[in-house]
Amino acid sequence: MSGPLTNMSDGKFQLELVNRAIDRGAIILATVSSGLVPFDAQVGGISSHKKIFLRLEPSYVLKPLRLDHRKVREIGFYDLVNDLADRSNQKLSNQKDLFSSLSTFVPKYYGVAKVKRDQLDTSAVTGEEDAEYIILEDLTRNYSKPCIIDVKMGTQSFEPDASDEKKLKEAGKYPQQTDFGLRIVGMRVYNPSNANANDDGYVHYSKHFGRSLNTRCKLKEAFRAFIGTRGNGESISNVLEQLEEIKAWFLKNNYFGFYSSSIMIVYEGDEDKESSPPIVKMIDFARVRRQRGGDEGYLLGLNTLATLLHEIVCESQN
Ligand SMILES: Nc1ncnc2c1ncn2[C@@H]1O[C@H](COP(=O)(O)OP(=O)(O)OP(=O)(O)O)[C@@H](O)[C@H]1O
Ligand SMILES: O=P(O)(O)O[C@@H]1[C@H](O)[C@H](O)[C@@H](OP(=O)(O)O)[C@H](OP(=O)(O)O)[C@H]1O
Repeated sequence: MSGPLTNMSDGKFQLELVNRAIDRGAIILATVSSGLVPFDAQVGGISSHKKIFLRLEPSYVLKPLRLDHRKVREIGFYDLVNDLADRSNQKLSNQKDLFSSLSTFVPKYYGVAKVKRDQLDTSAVTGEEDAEYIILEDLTRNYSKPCIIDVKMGTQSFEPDASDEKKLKEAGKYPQQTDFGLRIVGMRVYNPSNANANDDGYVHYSKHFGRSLNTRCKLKEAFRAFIGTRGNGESISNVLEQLEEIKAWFLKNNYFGFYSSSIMIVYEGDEDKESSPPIVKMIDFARVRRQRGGDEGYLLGLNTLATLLHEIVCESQN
């Protein structure tokens, strides 16, 4: 009753799963004429040893797949949500509806792209080798100046069967995660008049900033900074409603744990624009697993997030 969603001992199945995803992705790639460029709105998952995300016009992002179990697991997750999975998942057949009902909370999924080095319109992508990317809906596409936060959810960002080394490394990043059920791994806010803004007008906050928020008060200030001047009561209420819907899903969920997975929030930072409403989505599913009892840690993080945002909006109205 515990372990990855995808059958990790069946190599043939894994190959089929990846090949099907590549066939699906090829359909998308055949419809686009523009090239691949670095995705400039990535706030989390940034490390010197990781490949960067790419943008594919008009509306896609390409997320680099890891060359280990995480590749098959993330593709397998999207297959389940989109009801594309087949014989691998007899174990999960009773939870099919639970998975399908996640589809409104996660980015649309379009398969996998095999990208050759010479297809890239850029020299900014490291490594000489070809690579595989998962093709997702670009959640920032409807915004002129997308303000974005990536909040890693749960009381721990390692799976229960992780090595001692991995457990120590992850637990040491942000000890407060056990209390808050979340950690901020990156954010950016559009505010060209801020002294800390880059040339692009955004103030960027790194994972190191997120790890420095060692009190509830500092964490709340960080969310206040994310909301900035643009986030009014109405847009925060909208975010809270979306968080409530995700919470309702997690209250029904008795079967799955979401480790090292995030909530991503996007809102319009351009004051001159008629703004699209904010969106709240779940992202990053390479460590979703079967787990009796569901995910209390994720629920704690949802409560912390909702409570802090609620407090911020109440305080701004006083
Ligand atoms: N569908 C999407 N649309 C737009 N931006 C996205 C999308 N998915 C992810 N991102 C951006 O990419 C960042 C990293 O995403 P994600 O967590 O899935 O990558 P990762 O490589 O698995 O990261 P990590 O190393 O933290 O596990 C997010 O913080 C967000 O800025
Ligand atoms: O969950 P996974 O797939 O094991 O991946 C890790 C996880 O995404 C962490 O968020 C990330 O740390 P940061 O958020 O701190 O960057 C870490 O990077 P690291 O190996 O560079 O520490 C990754 O290895």
